[in-house]
Amino acid sequence: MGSKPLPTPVTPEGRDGLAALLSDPAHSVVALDFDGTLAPIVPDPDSARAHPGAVPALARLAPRIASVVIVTGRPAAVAVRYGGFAGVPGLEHLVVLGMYGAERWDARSATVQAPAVHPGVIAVRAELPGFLERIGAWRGAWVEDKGRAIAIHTRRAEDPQAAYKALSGPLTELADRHDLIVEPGRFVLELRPPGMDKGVALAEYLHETSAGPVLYAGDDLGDLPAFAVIEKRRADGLPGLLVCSGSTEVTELAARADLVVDGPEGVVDLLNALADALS
Ligand SMILES: O=P(O)(O)OC[C@H]1O[C@H](O[C@H]2O[C@H](CO)[C@@H](O)[C@H](O)[C@H]2O)[C@H](O)[C@@H](O)[C@@H]1O
Repeated sequence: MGSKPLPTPVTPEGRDGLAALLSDPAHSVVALDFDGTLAPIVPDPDSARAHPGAVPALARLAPRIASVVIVTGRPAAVAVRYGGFAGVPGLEHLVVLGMYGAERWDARSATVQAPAVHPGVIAVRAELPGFLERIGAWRGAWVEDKGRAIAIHTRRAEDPQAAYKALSGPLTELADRHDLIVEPGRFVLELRPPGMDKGVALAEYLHETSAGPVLYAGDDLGDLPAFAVIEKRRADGLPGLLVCSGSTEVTELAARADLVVDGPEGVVDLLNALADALS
């Protein structure tokens, strides 16, 4: 297919993880984040779409392994729509764990399972406009109402970093008052219910599918709990490979990854190289 060669992980654990995935694809799971990993980061969250090579690469790889799962902070239905994941030959068994695992979309049923909206989210929705007005730190910030959570973005603020810092304390106070937590991300602070994160979601999925080797790829702070799950599995003798979709905005993942690739383009290259190696 003319893909780029399979890169070599820089750590021994990563090399073992990759070797295990290649030698036991029937039990291997590939888990990926959406924004920043499969979809390039763009200023307007509503304009984010999967990299044009992402779905074809996933559709090549998925039939060669046990399963592919997307683990995202997006509402599951939004990730499916922006990703173009529905009705794709090869992705008939795809699962999308949305809202940090609170929602689940299954390609087989094409339906979303989700819990009731947390009352704190309803209260924050009502209070937020006046709250932002009062603290005066909102200019240029943009509110994304995600249904089961509310995200405040600063990427398009005049000074994104300063706006992020100015909003962090007050939004944490607001979240505390309504029994919510603040999920920090790339120029975004999200107020959402506690009790679920990408680590819990991934661990439950891997248990449910009796997964063997696992590759996890992510780019943002919300992916760190999923990284921790792979690290814990490795400590227990289960192979895994940690991939960072590299950016200059977040450095924490690169420091813990076995392999850093060049953003979504690099992730697509990696998926194609894996599909080639398993052909
Ligand atoms: O878990 P993910 O799939 O990585 O989703 C995390 C958040 O991604 C989105 O925000 C990020 O991407 C936007 C579009 O590229 C960008 O403008 C923003 O600065 C990023 O933080 C999304 O809007 C959030 O709802 C997700 O939780």
